[in-house]
Amino acid sequence: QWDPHVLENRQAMVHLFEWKYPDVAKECEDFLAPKGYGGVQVSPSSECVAVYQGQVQRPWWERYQPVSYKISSRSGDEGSFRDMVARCNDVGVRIYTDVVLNHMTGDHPAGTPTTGDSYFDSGAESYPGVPYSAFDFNDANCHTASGSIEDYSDAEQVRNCKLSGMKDLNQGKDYVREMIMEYLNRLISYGVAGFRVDASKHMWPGDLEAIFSQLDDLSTDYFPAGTRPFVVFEVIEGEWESIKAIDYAGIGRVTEFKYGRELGHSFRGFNQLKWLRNIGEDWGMLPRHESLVFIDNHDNQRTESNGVLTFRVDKWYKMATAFMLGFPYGFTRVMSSYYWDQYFEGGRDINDWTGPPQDTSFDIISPSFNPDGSCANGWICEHRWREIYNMVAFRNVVHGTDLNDWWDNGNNQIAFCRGNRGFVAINNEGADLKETLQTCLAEGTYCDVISGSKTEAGSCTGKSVQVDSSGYGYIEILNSEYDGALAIHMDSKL
Ligand SMILES: O=C(NCCCOc1c(-c2ccc(O)c(O)c2)oc2cc(O)cc(O)c2c1=O)[C@@H]1CCCN1C(=O)/C=C/c1ccc(O)c(O)c1
Ligand SMILES: [Ca+2]
Repeated sequence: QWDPHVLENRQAMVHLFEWKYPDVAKECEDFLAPKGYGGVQVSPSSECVAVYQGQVQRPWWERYQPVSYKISSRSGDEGSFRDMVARCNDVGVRIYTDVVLNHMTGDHPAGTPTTGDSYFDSGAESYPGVPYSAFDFNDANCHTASGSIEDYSDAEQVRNCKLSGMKDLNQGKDYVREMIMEYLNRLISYGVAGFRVDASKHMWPGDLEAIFSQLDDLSTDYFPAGTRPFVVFEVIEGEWESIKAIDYAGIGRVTEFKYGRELGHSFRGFNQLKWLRNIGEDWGMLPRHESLVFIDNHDNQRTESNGVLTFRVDKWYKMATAFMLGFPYGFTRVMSSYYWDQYFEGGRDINDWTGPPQDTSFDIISPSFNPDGSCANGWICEHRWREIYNMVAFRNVVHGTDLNDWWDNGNNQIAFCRGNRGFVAINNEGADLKETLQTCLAEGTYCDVISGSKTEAGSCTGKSVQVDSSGYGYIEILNSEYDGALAIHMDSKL
């Protein structure tokens, strides 16, 4: 369950946060397959509350308050979900769906609308759309005064009490396990390759193990018989919290939040880039074959936007992404966001709830595409930035090699090879990088895939690097340049 089941030459996934299923299907065919992306994480497919609370109209986090396991959300219904999975699989792009298993909704007034018109009564913990009743929740197992989590250092209450007031399911109960497995097996029957399990920290590893080990094998329409679902457990590790990501690594991959946080820390200048040489297990992170890494995610790009890097600091963001996609640690996930206006009050962005671009009837607006391939209509589409998709191709080309020939200037200029197949240099010095370095590549002329691309006609739209017979090349990244990285590889050779 650690294997993402991507095709051999596709080594990165993209989180198309809040995209509609028909748009995902089209993106698989038009862009993701041609550019070598291996899979897509889609937002929770299950029916959820439709939140209208004063200023807060249809916040992104409503999709993390399920009311049933019907596939009925603003991204689309069951039919469009199945069509998306088929079309993406047909072009070799896997679908991993986000699933919310820890809880149902928070407290909402009777009659609160839902995305599939199912009725629910949060006060009575009644969700007839599943059905779940009060017996299926953890109230008896939670011993805090409020019934919600109050102390995150207490592993017991982090699992058994309500997260932010949301009704906490008891995954230790057979009936609850049956309902969850029915939902996940239904998704498997449609051809998904696996799941991103939301709020895993709030569920017992033993319960998750019981559920995920009993799921069906993946559909033989797209996978060999006996293929186990890929699973990523979201575990947000806190400094002072007792629950650790490693607690879940024996069941599947786990999100390694330290990675993106450390890269943000380094590229913002609080730690010299030279130390990144051994980032990963040596820094106390998960074993590389059990970890999922990313620069930012849908939550921390809002709540930690002064720590992790986001699309708002695009030069650093692209440099850090080039590092992540070039460096041999973890399975890599590229975030693809939409824009929202931040408005800070008391050190907090009070607009951090803002949902996806929507029309006057609260339907999600599809992304539109500019002639240069970038997105419009309020979508950022980091996955369509040349520096990022070209590094996805880089990761595919160097797959199977390790890190070698690390160089640094003792500070914030670094470079490294991947076997004899790829070379990356990054300059975060605040001064020019002008060095003749070992690129580990065969003699020849290579297109830099950061400042440009290699054209079909066999020319470089950006910089090119001349590699001599001993593998050395003159590497230049001026401080004033638009991009702070340079990368060449076997497939960018003229
Ligand atoms: O202030 C908030 N929440 C209180 C702070 C607790 O944050 C939440 C965490 C959370 C945060 C930090 C932790 O260390 C942790 O163990 C859990 O996980 C969630 C997971 C969900 O499926 C749904 C949620 O509403 C939450 C949530 O509220 C705002 C308003 C409601 C949603 N929300 C949010 O901030 C929503 C956050 C959210 C939603 C979905 C996610 O997948 C996620 O990672 C975070
Ligand atoms: Ca729980």
